[in-house]
Amino acid sequence: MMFSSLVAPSVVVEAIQNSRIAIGLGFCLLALLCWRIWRFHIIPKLYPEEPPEFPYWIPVLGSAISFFKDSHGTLTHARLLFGDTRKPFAVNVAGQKLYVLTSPSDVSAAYKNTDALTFDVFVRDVMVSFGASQSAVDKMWLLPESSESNSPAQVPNPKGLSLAKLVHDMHKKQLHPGAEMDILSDRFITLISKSLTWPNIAGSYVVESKPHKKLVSLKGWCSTVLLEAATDAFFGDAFLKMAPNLLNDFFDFDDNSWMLMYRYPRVLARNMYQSKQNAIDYLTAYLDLSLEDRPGAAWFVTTMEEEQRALGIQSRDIATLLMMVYWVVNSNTYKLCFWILSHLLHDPALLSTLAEETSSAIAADGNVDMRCLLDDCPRINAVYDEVLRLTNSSSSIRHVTADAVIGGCTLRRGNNVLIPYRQLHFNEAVFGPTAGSFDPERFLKDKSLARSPSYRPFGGGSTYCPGRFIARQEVVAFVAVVLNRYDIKLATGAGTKFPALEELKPCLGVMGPVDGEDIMVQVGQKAANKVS
Ligand code: HEM
Repeated sequence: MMFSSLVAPSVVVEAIQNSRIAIGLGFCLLALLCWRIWRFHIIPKLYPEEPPEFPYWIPVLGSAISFFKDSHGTLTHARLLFGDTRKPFAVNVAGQKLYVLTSPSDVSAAYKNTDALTFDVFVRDVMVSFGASQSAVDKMWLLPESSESNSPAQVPNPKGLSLAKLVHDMHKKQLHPGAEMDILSDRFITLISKSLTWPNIAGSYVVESKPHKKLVSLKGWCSTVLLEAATDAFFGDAFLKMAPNLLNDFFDFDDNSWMLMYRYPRVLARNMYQSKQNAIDYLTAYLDLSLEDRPGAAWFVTTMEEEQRALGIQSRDIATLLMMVYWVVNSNTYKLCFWILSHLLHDPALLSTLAEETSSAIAADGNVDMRCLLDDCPRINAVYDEVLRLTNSSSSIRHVTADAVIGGCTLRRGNNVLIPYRQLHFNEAVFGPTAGSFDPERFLKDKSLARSPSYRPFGGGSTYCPGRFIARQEVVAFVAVVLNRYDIKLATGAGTKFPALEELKPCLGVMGPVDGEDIMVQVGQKAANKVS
C-alpha cells in the first residue's frame, strides 16, 4: 500500500511528460505538414509562372541528401514527378534553389540569354574555392582603363574587357583550329605516340613485364600517358621533372573535386584539399623558375602569366588560377580513352574493325596522320561520340541576375540554373529506346545526332568547351595508336568484367569506373613491330 502510494505519483508525472512529448511531436508534425502543403501545393498555385519545386521534408536540407547521393537519379525522379513534360522545375539543395533545364530548346535559350544568366558569379566563387586571394580575383575583373591595370595588351582587346573575360578569347586562340592549336596538338600527339612505344610502356601501371608481353592497368595506362602528354605540351618538360608526385596529386584531387564545388567542409575533405594544395605548390615553384629554365610552354600559359603579372598578381595566385585550367584540360580525356578501350576489349570484332579502319593513319615510324583519323575514320569517331554521350555527367551552371523567362517559366533573380547534360543525353525521344545502352553505330546511322541540341557533351554558350577539338584528337590518336601497334586483350582471371560507371558519386565531367573496377590488359607487340 505504502509502496503503491510512493510509485503512483511518479507514474502520473511520467505519463504527463510522455503526453507532453507526444503533443509536442504531434504539433511539430502538424506544422511540418502545413508547411509542406503551403510550400508545395499552395505556393505553386499562387505563382504558376514559376517552375514548380521538387518536394522535400526537411526544410534546411531540401533535397541535398538524395542529390549528393545520386544527382542524376534525383533529377530524373523530379522530371518524372512533374509529368516528364521537360518544362523547367526547381530543386532545393541545402537551402539553394536550382532551376533545372532538361529540354533542348530551354537549354539553347539559356545559353543565349547572357544578360540575365551569367557564369561570372560562379567563376569568381570557384576561383576563391580553389584558393585564389580576393585581391587577385578582383584584379582579374579590373577593366583595362582602370589606373591599376597595366596590361601589356598581348591579346587584342577592342571591347576593353577585364582579363577574366578576355580569357575566353585566349582559350579560343590557343585551342580553336589555327596556328596555336596546330603547335599544341602536334606536340600533344607526338608525345602520346612516344609514350606508347614499347620501351616507354613502363611505370607503376605495368603490373608484369615480359620480353614481348606486358600486363597493364588500363586506367593507369590511359591516365599516365594522357596526363604526362598534356603537362608537357602545356608547360614544357621542366614541370614534370620538378613535380614527381604531380600526377598522383592531380588524380586524388580530380576524384573528389566535386567536394570543392559543393563547398565541403575541410575536415570532411582533407585529402582533396591537400592534393590540390600540393599541385598548386608545384605550379608556384615552376612559375618561380626563370623563363630560360622552363622553355617550351604553350602560348596560353606564357601569355596568361604575362597578363596576370602586369596586373600585379603574384606567382601563388597565378598558380592557383592555372590549376583551374590544368584541371579542366585533364579531367576528362583519360577517362574517355579508358571507356572506349573497355568497350573494344569486350567486343573483339569491333576492336578489329576500328584497328583496320585506322591502320592507314598510323605509320610504322610513329607518325600519326591526324587528318586521316578525323576525316576518313567515321567508325572510331562514332564510338568517341557515343562513349562521350554515355559517360559524361557535366552540367552547365548559370546565375540569374535578373528575372528571366525560359520555357514559359519565370526564373527569379538570385537563384542558380543547372543544365545537366545527362538528362539530355538519355532522352529516348531523341536517342530512341536504346538511349541507355552502348551502340557503336548510333552516330554513324544518324549523322545529325552529333549536331543535335540534345547532344551537349561540351556545354554551350559563353563557356562552350574550347578544348573540344584537341580532346577528340588526343583520344582518337591514343586509341588508334594502341590498336595498331599492339595486340591487346583482357587478362585472364580477375579484372575482366565490364567496369561499372561511378554514377552515384557527384561528378563534374566524364565519370570514371567504380573504385576497384579497373581492367587488366595483356599488351603484346604485333609481330611486325617487335622491339626488345
Ligand atoms: C572529352 C573531354 C572534354 C569534355 C567532355 C569537356 C567538357 C567541358 C565542359 C562541359 C565545359 C564547361 C561548359 C559549360 O560550363 O557550359 C568545359 C570548359 C572548358 N574546357 Fe573542356 N572538356 C573536355 C576536354 C578539354 C580539353 C582537352 C581542354 C584543353 C586542352 C579543355 C579546355 C576547356 C576550357 C579552357 C574550358 C573553360 C572554358 C571557358 O570558361 O572559357 N577541355 N569543358
